[in-house]
Amino acid sequence: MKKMRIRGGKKLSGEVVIGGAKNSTVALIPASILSETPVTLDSVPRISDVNNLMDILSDMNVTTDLKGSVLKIDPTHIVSKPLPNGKIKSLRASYYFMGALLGRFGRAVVGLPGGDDIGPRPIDQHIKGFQALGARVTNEHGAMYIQAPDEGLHGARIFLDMVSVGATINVILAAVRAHGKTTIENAAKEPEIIDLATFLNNMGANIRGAGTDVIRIEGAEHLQAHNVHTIIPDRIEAGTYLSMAAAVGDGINVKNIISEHLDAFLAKLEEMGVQMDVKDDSIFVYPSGDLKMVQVKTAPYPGFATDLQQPITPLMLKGQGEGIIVDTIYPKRTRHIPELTRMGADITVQNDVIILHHSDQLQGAEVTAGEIRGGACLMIAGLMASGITTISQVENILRGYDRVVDKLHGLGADVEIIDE
Ligand SMILES: CC(=O)N[C@H]1[C@@H](OP(=O)(O)OP(=O)(O)OC[C@H]2O[C@@H](n3ccc(=O)[nH]c3=O)[C@H](O)[C@@H]2O)O[C@H](CO)[C@@H](O)[C@@H]1O
Ligand SMILES: C=C(OP(=O)(O)O)C(=O)O
Repeated sequence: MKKMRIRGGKKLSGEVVIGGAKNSTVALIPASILSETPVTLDSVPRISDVNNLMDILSDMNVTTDLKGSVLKIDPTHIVSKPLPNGKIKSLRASYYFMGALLGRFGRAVVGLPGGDDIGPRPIDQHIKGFQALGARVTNEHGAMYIQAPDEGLHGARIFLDMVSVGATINVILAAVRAHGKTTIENAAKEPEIIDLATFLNNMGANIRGAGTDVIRIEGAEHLQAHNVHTIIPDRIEAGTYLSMAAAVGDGINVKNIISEHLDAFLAKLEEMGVQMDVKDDSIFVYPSGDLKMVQVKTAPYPGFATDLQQPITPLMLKGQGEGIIVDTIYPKRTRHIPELTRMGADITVQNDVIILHHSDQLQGAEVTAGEIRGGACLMIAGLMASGITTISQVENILRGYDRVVDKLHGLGADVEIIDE
């Protein structure tokens, strides 16, 4: 286990370049096994989720080669194998192998996924989708056994009971090779879903409506990648650095951003009084003056992302007055709050509502990153605080933040990773 040690209280400046989106990448890598030809992804973030997915691919005789930010995946000699345990448990998105293996081989055995401890994360909608396509699904000893009928999957109309990124993507992965037409209603609209659809369509799939709440898929016989796919910028990583820039920045330029993907988040920063220059693909954040407290309520895209409620929390502590945060997606996603209290923040959770008051004189402390975005929150708080902050379980940050220590050094932060 490793820790991150931060000597806080320094002003940061300079520029930071955002990497490819984790939540696209972790779908695109499993999706690549649907291709009959080698796949090349560019702008791949250097995160441990990617390494774990590469290990899973290697178990299926799929070779990978990651150099810089280019990942080559060769699935031409793939073998269908059960994946009940092992690295599957190390990340959430391993559940995309359910849809991808089902699409490719008509069967999948995949262990129930791991990932962040942010409250209950059922996969009933994924299962409902597979069943609608004709698959038989059973849960045996913590692994999902999914089997298409002898004649293969067939298209279906699927209405998701709630907006789910994972279920939308998993159904797409299975339906692109099904016979006939599938319609997903109440689909998630996240940019990462459009990115996946673009990747698959370039391989010969026929997916229409990605980015709206009705997605129509016409099954295709063959999928073959011929182009390099460049992954979209990570809007959550971008939001994290924007929040950091507003909290401890002395002028920071955040580059490789699609600002439209951050509309709800940027509106909140503006409401707080953060001064920014929003350009085509970068945002410059000026040093903050007096900030106002705000209220945040998370919602599916294009609403305020649940993955950004923790990164904005330390910045909100700089606002005057009382603020609240309500996470409607994961109401129990509050493990970072006791850690912030340890650092001197005036913040509590009452009935799943986070209530915070102006308290920006934080002190360094020993804290734990219970999950990725909670970790990002503590990282920003540590940079704001006086003295030393040590964040344990930093693996939770490293699994999803591209080259984070290098990027922080580039901004002048005093931070290092140490062995526990
Ligand atoms: C790898 C990835 O892309 N992870 C993201 C993805 O997670 P993930 O895809 O797991 O999240 P979902 O969009 O599926 O979850 C949304 C809500 O629906 C519920 N639900 C979901 C599926 C299901 O079958 N049944 C059910 O009840 C969940 O408990 C949650 O309350 O979207 C989340 C919500 O934006 C983000 O926080 C995660 O960063
Ligand atoms: C919850 C997250 O990730 P995952 O779904 O991979 O656990 C996240 O990225 O904030």
